[in-house]
Amino acid sequence: MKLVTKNHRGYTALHAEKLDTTLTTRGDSKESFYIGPLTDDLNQWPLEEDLPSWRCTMETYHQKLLSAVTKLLSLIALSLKLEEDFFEKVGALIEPLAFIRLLHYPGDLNSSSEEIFGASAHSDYGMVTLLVTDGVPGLQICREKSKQPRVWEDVPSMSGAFIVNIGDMMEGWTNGLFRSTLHRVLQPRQDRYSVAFFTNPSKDCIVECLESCCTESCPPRFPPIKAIDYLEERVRLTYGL
Ligand SMILES: O=C(O)CCC(=O)C(=O)O
Ligand SMILES: [Fe+2]
Repeated sequence: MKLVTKNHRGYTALHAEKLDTTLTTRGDSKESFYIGPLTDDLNQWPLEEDLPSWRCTMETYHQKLLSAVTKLLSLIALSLKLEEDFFEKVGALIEPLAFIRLLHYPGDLNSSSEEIFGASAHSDYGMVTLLVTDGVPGLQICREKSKQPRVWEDVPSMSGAFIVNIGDMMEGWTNGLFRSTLHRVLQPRQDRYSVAFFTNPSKDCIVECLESCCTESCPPRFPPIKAIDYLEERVRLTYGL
């Protein structure tokens, strides 16, 4: 496969990653294609003659979703009694590490005795994720991620709407007030397609507990971290590197 992933862009094969790093089973049963920030030259594109207008469609989608997320982040800032351009001021949006991920979960895989997921349990790494699916069921969330046993609920698909997931770095900023959503995708019985748009802060942005989200009796639960360091560590674990 020529467009195999490089710099976290391009094709990732079936079973290449395992989002729940505690599982001992083989990797998640999905394949995907990543398209990252449009501001560098790292994306991998199929030839225009093979997929006419595809690059332009994806670039437009990337721009539109980034602008929607920017608005969403200003609403989140206002809800935290911060200035609406807070996330711009802390540098999160200078060159946000925003990725489109086109996902395919094959529906015709032989199910073996081991439990295989389309996407095993995880939370997304960044600020927020916008997700659209083709309506084939499979996505589940767990509301109380620290409680055992875990209780999983199906997420209904709503046509014309995005599913919005809070990511770990937003949880870090807000000291858990905005909790990152633990979610997973069951292996579907028919092909399932979805498109995720992950937004991570710019690489050098420091994510640290907001003053308004901690007190003496409720100290910061997560240490300050540079966005790129957190991201690279999570990617390393997911791909078993
Ligand atoms: O395909 C889905 O519905 C969810 C995908 C997902 O959670 C992910 O790729 O992080
Ligand atoms: Fe996810």
